[in-house]
Amino acid sequence: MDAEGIEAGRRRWQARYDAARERGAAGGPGAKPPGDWTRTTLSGDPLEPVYGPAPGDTVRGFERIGWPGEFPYTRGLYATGYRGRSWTIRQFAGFGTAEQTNERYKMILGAGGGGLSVAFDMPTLMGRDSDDPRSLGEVGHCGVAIDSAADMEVLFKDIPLGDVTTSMTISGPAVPVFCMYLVAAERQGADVSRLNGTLQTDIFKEYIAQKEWLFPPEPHLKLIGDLMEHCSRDIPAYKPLSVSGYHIREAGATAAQELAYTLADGFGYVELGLSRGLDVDTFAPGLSFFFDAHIDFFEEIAKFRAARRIWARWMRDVYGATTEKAQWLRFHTQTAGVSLTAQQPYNNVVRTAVEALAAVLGGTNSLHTNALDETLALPSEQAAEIALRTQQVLMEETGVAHVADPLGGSWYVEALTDRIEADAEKIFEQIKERGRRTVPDGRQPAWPITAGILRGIEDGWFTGEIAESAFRYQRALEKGDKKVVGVNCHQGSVTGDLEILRVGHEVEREQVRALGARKAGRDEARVAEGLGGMVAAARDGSDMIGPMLEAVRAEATLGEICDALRGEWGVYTELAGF
Ligand SMILES: CC(C)(COP(=O)(O)OP(=O)(O)OC[C@H]1O[C@@H](n2cnc3c(N)ncnc32)[C@H](O)[C@@H]1OP(=O)(O)O)[C@@H](O)C(=O)NCCC(=O)NCCSC(=O)CCC(=O)O
Repeated sequence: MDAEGIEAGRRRWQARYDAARERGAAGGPGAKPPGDWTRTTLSGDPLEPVYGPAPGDTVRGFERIGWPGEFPYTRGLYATGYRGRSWTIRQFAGFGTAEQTNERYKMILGAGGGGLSVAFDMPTLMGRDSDDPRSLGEVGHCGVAIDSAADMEVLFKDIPLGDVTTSMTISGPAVPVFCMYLVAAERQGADVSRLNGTLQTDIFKEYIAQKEWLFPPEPHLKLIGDLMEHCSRDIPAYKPLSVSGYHIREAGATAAQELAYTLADGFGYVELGLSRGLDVDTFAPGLSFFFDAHIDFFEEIAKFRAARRIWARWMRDVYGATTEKAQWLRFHTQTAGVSLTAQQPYNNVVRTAVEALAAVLGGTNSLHTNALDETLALPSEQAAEIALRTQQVLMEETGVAHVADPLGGSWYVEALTDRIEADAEKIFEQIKERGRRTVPDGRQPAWPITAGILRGIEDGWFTGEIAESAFRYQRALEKGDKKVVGVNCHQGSVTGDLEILRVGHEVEREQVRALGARKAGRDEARVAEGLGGMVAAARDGSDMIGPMLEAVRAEATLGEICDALRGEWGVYTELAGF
C-alpha cells in the first residue's frame, strides 16, 4: 500500500478513536468512561494508543494488516483496543450442587470477575438426570448438576441475570438448558428480551472432537436453527452459538487445524441461517468463537489475528455480510488444559500466564485462565483465585493492554499470521472438496461447507486428521524433540503435594433427593402436555423453542426432555473407524 493509503487509514482510525474517547466505550464491566485515556510506560513515557508505519513509508501488503477497528480487523475489532474496554475476565466454574456453585460465582464476581461461565457435570452434558443409573458416580463431579429450571434458579440466586453476562458451556442439550436459564430469568423478574450471554451449542465440534453428542446431525441442526432464529428475533444481545476450537485443539489438532475446522464450523452455521432465509446481518452477530491458547506463544497470537481476518473476508465476500458486527469475529479464549502437567504443578501458573498473554496480544474479547491444579481435579478455591489474579496482573500491572495490537507489523508475527491463514484456506478447500463428493459429477452442493463438514464427520476424516496430528506430537515428545518441563526434561522437584478439591458422594445423594422432591411436587399433567407439545413440534418441523419452554416451565427435567427427543430423532452412533 502506498504512503497516502496508509495515512488515510491512520486518519480514519484517529477519528474513530477520538469519537470513542469522547462518548466513552460501550458495554458492561471494564468499559472506560469518557475522559483521560492517557497511558504511559512504567517509567512515565507517554504511549500512543496504536503504532503503525512511519509517515511516508510504503508497506507491501498493508491492506492485510490495516488499523484496529477496520476491515479486515487483523489488528482488532476496536480502534481503542483495550483502552476502550478491557477483555472480560470470565472464569469457567461449576461443581457439586447448584448451591455450592452459586457460592463460587459470588466469590468470582466479588473478586473482580467480569462475567459468569457455567461448567456442567457429565450427566447434564449428556442430557441425563441425576437419578439416571448412568449418572451414578458422576453427579456434580466435573461441573454443576442441573436437572430442571428449579436448579437453575438456585444456581443464580441473588445474581441478577439481567445484569451479568452469562456463558453456558453445553452443546448436546444446549437448547433445553437455555430454556431453563430463560425460565430462571423470568422467575427473577428479569427482562428476558435484554439478556446477554453465550450458549456454546456448537454440535459440529462434538462430532469432530469432543464426542458429547445426543442426536444425529440433521435434526440437531434444525433445533439449532430454531434457537438462532429465536435469539436473533427475541433476545438480540444473546449469542446462541460459541463455535469452539478449544476441544478440537485439546484433542490434538495443530493450530491451523483448530483455526480452519472452527471457522469452517462457523461457516456451516452461517449456511444454516441462510438456508432458513434469515438475514445474515441480523443473525451473524450471534455467532461467537472460542479458541485455545496453547503454549507456542507467537503461533497462537498469529492464529487469533488470522482468525479475525479470515472471518471478516469470508463473511463479506462469500456470505454477503455488510455490517461490522456481522463481519466481526469475537472470541473467548481458554488457556490450554493439555499443556498443564501433574508433575511440578506450580509450573502451571507460569504456563497459564504465558498463554493468557498470547490471548491478550491476539486481542481476545474474553478470557479464562486455568488453575494450576486442573490436571488433577476441579480447581480449589485458592487455585481458582490465583488463576483469576493472573489475568488481573496482566491487565493492571504489565502495560500490555495500553496499545492496540502491539505486535502488529512485526515481521515474524505478520509472516506467521499470513502462513496460518494460507494453511487454513487449504483446509477449507479440502472440506469443500469432500462436500463436492456428496453430489453427482460437476454439480455444486447448495451449501458447500456444510456438505463437506457432514461428509467429514460421517467418514471420520476430521477425527483421523486430528489423531494423526496428536500422534505426531506425542512421538516428538517421546523422542525429546518437543520438551515439557518436569515431564521429559528437568524432572527433579522440591515442590510438595497439592490440596485438591474433592466432590463427595453426598452431593449425588442430595441432588437425587431434591430431584425426587421436585418431581413429587409438580403437576404431572402439565409436564406431560409440555413434553407432548415439544414432541409434536419435533415431528411436524415447527418451532421447538416455544413448546420446550412450556415443558421447562412445568418443571420437566432435562432427562425427560432429551429422552423424548431421543425417542423421536434417535441417537447418534459414530460410524467411522480409522
Ligand atoms: C463475544 C464473547 C466472546 C465475549 O462477550 P463479552 O460480553 O464478554 O464481551 P464483548 O462482547 O466483547 O464486549 C461487551 C460489549 O462491549 C463492547 N466493547 C468491547 N470492547 C470495546 C471497545 N474497545 N470499545 C467499544 N466497545 C467495546 C462490545 O462491542 C460489547 O457490546 P455489545 O454487546 O453492545 O456488542 C462471548 O461470546 C462470550 O462471553 N463468550 C464466552 C464463552 C465461554 O465462556 N466459553 C467457556 C467455554 S469453557 C469450555 O468449553 C470447557 C473447556 C474445558 O475445560 O473442557
